[in-house]
Amino acid sequence: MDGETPAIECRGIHRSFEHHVLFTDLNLSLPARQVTALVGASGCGKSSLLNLMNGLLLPDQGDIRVLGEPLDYERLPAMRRNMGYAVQQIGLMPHMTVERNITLLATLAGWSASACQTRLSTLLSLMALDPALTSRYPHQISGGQAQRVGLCRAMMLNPPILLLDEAFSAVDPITRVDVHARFQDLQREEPRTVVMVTHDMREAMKLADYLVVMGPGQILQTGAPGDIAAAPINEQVRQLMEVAQ
Ligand SMILES: Nc1ncnc2c1ncn2[C@@H]1O[C@H](COP(=O)(O)OP(=O)(O)OP(=O)(O)O)[C@@H](O)[C@H]1O
Repeated sequence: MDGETPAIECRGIHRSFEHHVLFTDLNLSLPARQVTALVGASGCGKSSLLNLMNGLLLPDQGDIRVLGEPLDYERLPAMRRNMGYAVQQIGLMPHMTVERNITLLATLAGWSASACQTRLSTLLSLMALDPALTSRYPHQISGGQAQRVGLCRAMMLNPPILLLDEAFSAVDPITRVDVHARFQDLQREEPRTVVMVTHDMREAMKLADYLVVMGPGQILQTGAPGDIAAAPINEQVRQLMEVAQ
């Protein structure tokens, strides 16, 4: 990483659950305006780490800094305006139309109707979603469409940071190729800090500028995907990288 302030920093993080210790002195710095992928075997702590970054999970010890500032747990809603979050489980409001789900935060933030509409159509096009879907309710669209609606919602306010937890997983393979390409175009046009958790090593290798390879409760290796593939530090990392070939 270059000398600029990391977008997200975790320092000396300890976190236990009732019956086990997950993180002991975890340290990590993520580059600004780049795509970071958190990868590793199931249960190693990828989602927990993402949830520590967005304040959904509190550390027992240690600090988390976002854009150079310590996470302020008293002001999480305000902080989340800087941090879009999209998860596999989607969590759309069932009694609101697709349009309302996507534009709600912008309306609450005082955006004009025309500004909402302009951003909405940009995002629908980005996510290859038919504008006719906007008047439907979440139960009237497919799982893959709902996941892309969740991504539109996370990006509505144009946040400098986007956290994605398996956010493309329900999108069918052909649409996924299209959505990945549009996502890469957007990243070139409006570079933002993206942290994505994915099980799909090919997706990670394709989209990520920076890879964080995790083992159970620990960071095994970080760096550019090509560098890690060329020089994995141990057998566990080598095997994981092999899956992406
Ligand atoms: N709220 C919780 N209470 C107790 N244990 C938890 C809780 N959340 C996570 N864990 C445990 O912490 C470990 C890490 O879970 P986490 O979901 O972060 O892993 P993951 O790498 O994202 O897994 P997956 O790839 O399967 O989604 C697991 O052993 C999980 O059971």
